[in-house]
Amino acid sequence: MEKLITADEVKDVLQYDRLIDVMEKALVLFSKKNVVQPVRTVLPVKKEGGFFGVMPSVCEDSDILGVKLVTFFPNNTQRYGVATHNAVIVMFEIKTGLPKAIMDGEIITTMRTAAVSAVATKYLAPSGTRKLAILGAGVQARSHYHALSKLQKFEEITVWSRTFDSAKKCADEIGGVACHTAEEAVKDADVIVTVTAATTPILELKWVKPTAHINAVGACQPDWQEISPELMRSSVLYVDSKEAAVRESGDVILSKAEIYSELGEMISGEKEARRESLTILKSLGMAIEDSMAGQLVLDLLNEKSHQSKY
Ligand SMILES: NC(=O)c1ccc[n+]([C@@H]2O[C@H](COP(=O)([O-])OP(=O)(O)OC[C@H]3O[C@@H](n4cnc5c(N)ncnc54)[C@H](O)[C@@H]3O)[C@@H](O)[C@H]2O)c1
Ligand SMILES: O=C(O)[C@@H]1CCCCN1
Repeated sequence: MEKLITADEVKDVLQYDRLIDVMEKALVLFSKKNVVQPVRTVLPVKKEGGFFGVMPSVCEDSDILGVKLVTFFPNNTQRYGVATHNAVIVMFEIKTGLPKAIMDGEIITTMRTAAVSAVATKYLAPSGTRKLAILGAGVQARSHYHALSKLQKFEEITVWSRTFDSAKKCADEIGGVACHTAEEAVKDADVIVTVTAATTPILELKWVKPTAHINAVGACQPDWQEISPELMRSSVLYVDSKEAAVRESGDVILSKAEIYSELGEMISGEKEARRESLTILKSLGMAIEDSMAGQLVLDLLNEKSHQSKY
């Protein structure tokens, strides 16, 4: 094994511009069936109310063989003052199967999730987009602000969370305004991001603009919801993986909403980008996103070591 890569090293080289392009490529490769990737295995860790996920993927066309091991312990921040999502990614040589790197996966999880939402937003946000609303004020709230700001400068940004104090802290950091209710935050928003650990709906159809684009990023269990069933059924629904959405997403399963398209099918033009309709990306996170982001980190570290030689 050649490399052990820390969170600081990942943070140092990974930037959104390159990552957004790589995520777009990963989504297309997945939907064109060039990726071998089972729906992730999720083991409950009952005492702490947590989960342990195993996410392997292979893409021979892109020389990718990797796996992410990820834990999601929703009470971590409140109980222990540490992040709720933690991960490592292991990358192997496609030619020999030899391990080539083990790297921190927390930063990659944080950034690749927001980068995928940025890809969806690039295609699905209504023309003349000016307002971004973020529901939730944790790690993903911040990463989504940074990734989406690569697409455009929003004239108005609002943040709502369970407590006003946490919304205010996040809003102050990103130059937004904290709101006391989710309804107030999403009023007239063109792009909405839901990044909470909620298990029941926090966003209602009657609050949202008829052309809004929503990146629905939380609620990764079959009995968890973040979006009201009416809103799910009234929107044009995009997902990262159809196979995973009908197995893992409570928002999809409980509402019985019809899936219109995978993001990869839309990017490659097989399905329309319905920019002027009410659209939702139900994002669950895919193993190939992690493996391709992991390979990008290796490429960037390689580029950096060459730069420092000359
Ligand atoms: N789709 C993906 O690829 C992907 C990847 C990573 C994380 N996620 C999901 O995104 C969500 C946010 O992740 P994070 O890393 O920012 O977590 P975090 O723990 O940093 O933040 C969670 C936020 O949700 C708020 N919250 C918790 N319970 C709530 C409730 N009942 N109602 C409203 N708000 C509530 C918390 O106050 C906090 O602001 C989680 O559901 C996580 O599993 C999805
Ligand atoms: O794709 C991911 O990495 C995360 C793991 C935790 C649950 C939500 N999705």
